[in-house]
Amino acid sequence: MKITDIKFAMLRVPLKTPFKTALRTVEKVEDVIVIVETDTGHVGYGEAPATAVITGDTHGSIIEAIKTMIKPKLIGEDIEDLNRITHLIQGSIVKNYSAKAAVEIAVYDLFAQRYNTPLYKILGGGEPTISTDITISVDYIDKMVKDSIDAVNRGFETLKIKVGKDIGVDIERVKAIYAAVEGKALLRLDANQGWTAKEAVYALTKLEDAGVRLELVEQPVKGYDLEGMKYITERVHTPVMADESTFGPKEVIDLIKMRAADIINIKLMKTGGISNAIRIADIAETFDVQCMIGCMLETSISVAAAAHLAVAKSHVITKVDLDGPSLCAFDPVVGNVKFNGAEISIENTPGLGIKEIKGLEMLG
Ligand SMILES: C[C@H](N)C(=O)N[C@H](CCC(=O)O)C(=O)O
Ligand SMILES: [Mg+2]
Repeated sequence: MKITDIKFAMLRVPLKTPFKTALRTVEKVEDVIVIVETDTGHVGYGEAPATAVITGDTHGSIIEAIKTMIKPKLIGEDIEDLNRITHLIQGSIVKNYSAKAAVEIAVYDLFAQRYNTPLYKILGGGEPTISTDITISVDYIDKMVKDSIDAVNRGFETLKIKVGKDIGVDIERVKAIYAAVEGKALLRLDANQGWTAKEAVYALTKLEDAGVRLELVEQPVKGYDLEGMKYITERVHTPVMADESTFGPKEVIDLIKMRAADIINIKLMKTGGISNAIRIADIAETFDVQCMIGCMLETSISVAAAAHLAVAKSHVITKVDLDGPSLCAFDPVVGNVKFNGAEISIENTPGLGIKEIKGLEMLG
């Protein structure tokens, strides 16, 4: 099964409600879809969002990196040579992680199709059902409380509360949500780099002293501020998770050695795809550190790949933030991963099992 072409399309899906974080407000998913064709007629699909504020990637940079740097290296390569291909992808250009991720996802899809088995089985197998949290966008306190209660009523047992704005209001946001859903849902916070280290310690201590129990706090300070992450990790009881502070395996090793966080958020769009995500999970397991699998604003192509990985690595990927498809107004993809509220389940068809993507706009 040899790679003959790589084509591009756009997939646009409105969100149910605007997605608001400390970094940005977004109203629709607009992702680049990568279609890898082979001489046997098998097709692999990948996806990349343009999360410029986190990864630096734009639609233009994703397409250009694949077209000019990755694709020329892959044409004619045999899908059976998976490790060689992922090495070629990773070595084709520095950074550009979302572009690399999209191509790797399509290649892994094809590799699993080649062996006629679902991707998670090729990655090591596991119980093909996992449970995701849902994001509560940062907003007025009453709106966040209402959104949290609605999410609990829809069956979500873990809420990822976006904070990272005004510290005083953030404390009130979390207290109000906790009071509304206590005993019904676990709360994790994501400040998306919005606090300073001192603010984070102040806010988390206030919340801890008020009896608010949090599962974790994600990326309280700027991604580059590892000293700040360490400062917080040493001073609060709430476990600290690194998101924007860690992209690839080397950063994860550095962060773990520094003891700058307790948990790592693995996202395919930060790692450059599945091969490095596996490395990070293995590194974390070696150091006895737990991981979350996360996503950007992505549909059920790349989030499906992340779900397959989460199933296969569930002994170390113990937390799941794969709510991209649940945030979308509809699911345009018919594949083997089903997103049903909090439950994500995988059917027994080859690869990512993608049969149809509604509304694909092919690019020339
Ligand atoms: C969608 C997911 N639950 C999430 O919150 N991801 C964000 C980044 C998403 C974005 O801005 O596109 C995160 O974990 O920081
Ligand atoms: Mg985050």
